[in-house]
Parts: sequence; C-alpha cells; structure tokens
Amino acid sequence: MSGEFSDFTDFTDFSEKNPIKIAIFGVGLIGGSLALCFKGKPGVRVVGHSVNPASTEKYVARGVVDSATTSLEEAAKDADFIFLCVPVGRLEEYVDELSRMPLKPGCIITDVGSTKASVVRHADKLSLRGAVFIGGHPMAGSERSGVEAASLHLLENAYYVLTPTDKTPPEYVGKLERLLRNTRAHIVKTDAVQHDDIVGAISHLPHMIAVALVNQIAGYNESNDLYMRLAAGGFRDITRIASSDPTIWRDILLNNREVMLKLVQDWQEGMDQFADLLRSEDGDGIAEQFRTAGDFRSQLPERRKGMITSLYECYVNVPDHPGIIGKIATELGHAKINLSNLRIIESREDVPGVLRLSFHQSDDLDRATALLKSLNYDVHA
Ligand SMILES: NC(=O)C1=CN([C@@H]2O[C@H](COP(=O)(O)OP(=O)(O)OC[C@H]3O[C@@H](n4cnc5c(N)ncnc54)[C@H](O)[C@@H]3O)[C@@H](O)[C@H]2O)C=CC1
Ligand SMILES: O=C(O)C(=O)Cc1ccc(O)cc1
Repeated sequence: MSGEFSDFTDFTDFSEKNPIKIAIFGVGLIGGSLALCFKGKPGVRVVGHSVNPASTEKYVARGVVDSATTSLEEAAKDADFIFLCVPVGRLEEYVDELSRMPLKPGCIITDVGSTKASVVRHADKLSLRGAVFIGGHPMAGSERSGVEAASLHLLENAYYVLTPTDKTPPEYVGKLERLLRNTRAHIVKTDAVQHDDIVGAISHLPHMIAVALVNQIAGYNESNDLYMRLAAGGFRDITRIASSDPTIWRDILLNNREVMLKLVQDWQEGMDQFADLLRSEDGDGIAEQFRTAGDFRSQLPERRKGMITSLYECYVNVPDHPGIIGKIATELGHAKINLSNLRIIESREDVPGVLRLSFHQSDDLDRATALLKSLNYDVHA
C-alpha cells in the first residue's frame, strides 16, 4: 500500500508558496476525519463551520481545524474548497446559501452525503458564479457520530466516490482528486443515479434490515429477557449498524426512498421464497440458497475497508522504542485478547509511528482499547 501512496505529496496543488483554504461545514465523523487529513499540510488552512458556537469551540479545542466560525460567509469567503458534511436533508439548502455568496472564482464545492442524485441535480440547476459543485461520497464510516469519533485514518484504503456530470470541467475533478489523495482513499467516478441504486442495495438496505431485525428481537424480549442475554455474541456484531445515528439515517433513507421501496419489495420477495421453501420442507432448496449466496460471496473482491466492515480496528501512536510492538502484542496476549492483524502504518511527519490493530470481535477491540489506555498508550479509533 505504501508504494501506491508514496508519491502522493507530488500531486498536491498547494504549498507554503501557494496556500489554500479549506472550509468544512459540519465537523462531525466525516467532516472531522477529512479535516484531520488536510490540517497541518504545508500551506493548508482548515476552517470549520457550525451553527452552534459551543461546537466551533470544540472543533478548535480538539485540534481538528485551524479555526472555526458560526458565520457561513466567513467560512466560505476565499475558500478554495468547501466540503459540505452535514446530514443529507440539509445539503441542498447549503448549496442554495453558497450560490448567493461571492465565492472565490474556481472554488470547488463538494459534499460527502451518502446519497448523490438529488444534491447533484439541485446544484446543476443553480448558478454558482464561478464555483463548481462536484458530488462526493467517502464510502467508509461507522455507527459512531460527532467530531469525537473523527479519525485521521477513517478513509484510508476505502473507496471515495465522485459523481461529476458531463458539464463538470475535468480540471476541477482532477484538482479535487489530488486534494483527496491526502485521505489515502481510492477514488471511483460514477454517475449519481447509479451511485444511489448501488449504495442503496449494499449499504442502505442492510442498515434497514439490521434495524428491523433488532426491533423484532426487542419485541420478543419484552416478554422474555433471555433474548437479550443470548444476543450478546454474534447477533450483537452483525447488527452493529443498527446503532447508527437516527437523524443521519432518516435523511439518507428518505432521500433515497424510491430506490429503497424497490429494494424492500425485492427483499420481501426473497423472504417469501424462503417461507415457501420452509412450508414445503424443501431442504434442497434451502441448501441451494446457501450455496448460491456462498458462491457469490466468495467472489467478492479483497477485503477493503469501507461500508459495513466486519473488522474492528484501532490505532496506537507508538513511540520510537525498540521492542514496543512486541510489548503491545504480549500485553494483549496476556489479557487473552484475540488480535486478527497487527500492522505498522507508514509513519508520517506529524506522528512518530502508528500501529493498526485489527480484531474480529468488537468486544476484543473494546477490551484492547481499555487495556492499552490504562497502560498510557495513545489509542484512537
Ligand atoms: N456516518 C457515516 O458512516 C457516513 C456518513 N456519510 C455522510 O456524511 C454526512 C455527515 O455524516 P456524519 O459525519 O456521520 O454525521 P455527524 O453527526 O458525525 O456529523 C454531522 C455534522 O453536521 C452537523 N449538523 C447536524 N445537523 C445539522 C443541521 N440541521 N444543520 C447544520 N449542521 C448540522 C453536526 O453538528 C455535525 O457537525 C452525512 O451526509 C452522511 O450521509 C458519508 C459516509 C459515511
Ligand atoms: O458502519 C459501517 O460499516 C458503514 O456502513 C458506514 C457507512 C455509513 C454510511 C455511508 O454512506 C458509508 C459508510
């Protein structure tokens, strides 16, 4: 991986001599993670925006941005890049507000919303007076939210979809791509409508199914709390995404509702088929369903960090001491914490070295994080 990115600084359009301003509206999980990827690079100034004064103070205090403001105008003024990182339901009004402001000529406005068709269509209708809108979706995240959950490494090795239209000048797409190399994500370009169809199926539908499943079990649990107690293992892990932020997901599902309604119908047909196989006691048919699913699943591309990850990971900033990695692995071993992978991430200028620890079980991650913190290691998600 390091080979793929070893040259990434050669592709930047900024330097001490050519400084740029990046404005981030909504410095939460995704906005904060992007801010961390840009902040501290030579010639880059990252400004955060929130409607809430207490949030702006928090963004600065946590060192995620260089400065923060509650004024939309102040944040947008002279910005070279504007990232809209607010819930999907708010994106179009932010684009409207920006279209009424005197933006820097050539400013690139982009968003990180989990749905793309409506915001791209909306921006396409507006005159942005010398600015250009390019839809974007970093396809990694977690069930956590807020700036507290932001991480420098969140988007590393994930896909990052951009949805330029026929009208988007290619040089602007190139400029945005070069900036996004700082996330270490892999850029994929596609059409916004196709994006919503595919992401609806592979991400939005699983979130709906996880929520419906948890609520189904919660109903049974009302009359027998053994359901909850026995659900502590695998069930807890496969339904992790049911704990995602309600406002973020309300907006995503409502925005993608036409696609979701068709997907729910297909899902119901799949469940009806299963019910028929059960009713007719068709064991071969049931086994065939598993065989077909297993065959398809085995052909999925290499594990890539991204949507609905089943790996639980944390990062430890490691001081430059000989034997430190062995020491950490030994501590985890003594505590009987099952580590699935341990990797030194190429060290960066701003941190001495980073160790990535991966676990198959969220409990192992929780226990490892608590243990390493108690031993005074700098651990982050
Ligand atoms: N959660 C995830 O894993 C992923 C989310 N996304 C997209 O990223 C965007 C942000 O999501 P997260 O960072 O997860 O959420 P978050 O809740 O961590 O951050 C949202 C940010 O928007 C601000 N905000 C909330 N409501 C607002 C409102 N009504 N007006 C103005 N600002 C408001 C919050 O203060 C916060 O700074 C969403 O559009 C979401 O669809 C994209 C990829 C992954
Ligand atoms: O938690 C997970 O595994 C996710 O699926 C995170 C996620 C949520 C929303 C997105 O638009 C992209 C990724």
